[in-house]
Amino acid sequence: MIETIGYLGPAGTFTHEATQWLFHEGNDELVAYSSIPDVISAVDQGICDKGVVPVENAIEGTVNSTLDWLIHQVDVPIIGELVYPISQCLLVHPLHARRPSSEFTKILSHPQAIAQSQLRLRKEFSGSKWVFTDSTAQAAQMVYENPEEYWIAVGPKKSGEIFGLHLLESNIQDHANNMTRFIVLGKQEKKWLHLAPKRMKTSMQVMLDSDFPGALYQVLAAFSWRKINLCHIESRPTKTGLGNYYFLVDAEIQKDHVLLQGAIGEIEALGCQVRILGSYPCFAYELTSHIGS
Ligand SMILES: O=C(O)C(=O)C[C@]1(C(=O)O)C=C[C@@H](O)C=C1
Repeated sequence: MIETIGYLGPAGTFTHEATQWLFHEGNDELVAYSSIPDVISAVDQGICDKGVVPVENAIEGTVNSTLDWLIHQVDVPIIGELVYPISQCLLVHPLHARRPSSEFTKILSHPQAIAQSQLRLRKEFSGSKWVFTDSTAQAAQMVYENPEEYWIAVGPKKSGEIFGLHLLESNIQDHANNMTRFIVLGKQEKKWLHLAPKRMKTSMQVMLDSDFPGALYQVLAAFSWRKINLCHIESRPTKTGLGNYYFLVDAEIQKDHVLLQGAIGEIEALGCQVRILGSYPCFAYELTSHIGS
C-alpha cells in the first residue's frame, strides 16, 4: 500500500534527504510542507500517513518548534528516528559566483542552519543581514528567484543543485561532526524491513506535579536502580507560568519491557505523570546500512 510521507520542504532540505533515506520514493509518496508545524498537523489530521521532522542538532541543540508542537498541539506517536550527517554550504546565484564576501547584503537560511555556522558567518559576512526562512531549501529558492540581489543561502549542496546555484564552499558549520536527529511520526507503526536499527528507544514526557524535595532525583532513581540507560533528558516550559517545566526523557528500552513498566509505576506512585511519546527503532545514516542494498 502506498503511504504519503510529509516532510519539511521544499525538495532539497536536509529533512528531504533524511526522508529519502528512510523511505522508498517509488513505494511511498513524499509530500513537501513549508513548516514543521504543518508536517506534524498533516499527520495528526490524517492527511499524511507519516511525517519526518528534525528534533535535535549536534551543534545547536533542540529544534524547539518540533517539541512544542508534539507536546502541546497534537497526540501523534514517534515511530522511528534517524541520525543524519549535516554539511552546511554557501550557495549563491551563478551571476555572483566571483563576488567578494563584503558585497553580499543578506544571508538567508533556516535559523538552525545559521546558528550552526554563526562564527564563520559573523567573521566573513559582517556587513550582511541574516534573514530567517522556514527551511534551508526555501532560502536557496529565494536566492535563485532574485538574481538581481546580492544574496547568499546557507544549506545543503542538494538544494543548490536543485535551484541551479553555485556552490562556494561546503562544510562551513562551526564544528565538525555535525549531525541532526530526525524523528518519524505516525499513528500506525511501520515495519522497517529494509533497515537495521542501532537500538530501541522510548521517549517520555514526565510532569513533576507534586513539588516535593528531590522529586527529579527520585524520578531518575526509578530508572537508575533498574539499570535503564537514559540517552537524553531535557526540560521545556509547560507554558502555564514562569518556572513551570516538564522533563523529556529518552530511555534505551522498549515501552512494554517489564523494567520500564516498573519504573513508570514507581514514578506515578510519587505523584508524577508520565506520557509516552513513542517507542521506536533508531537508525543512523550509513552508506551501506540499507538491508539488501
Ligand atoms: O531547513 C532544512 O533543510 C531542514 O531540514 C531543517 C533543519 C533543522 O530544523 O534542524 C534540519 C537540519 C539542519 O539541522 C538544519 C535545518
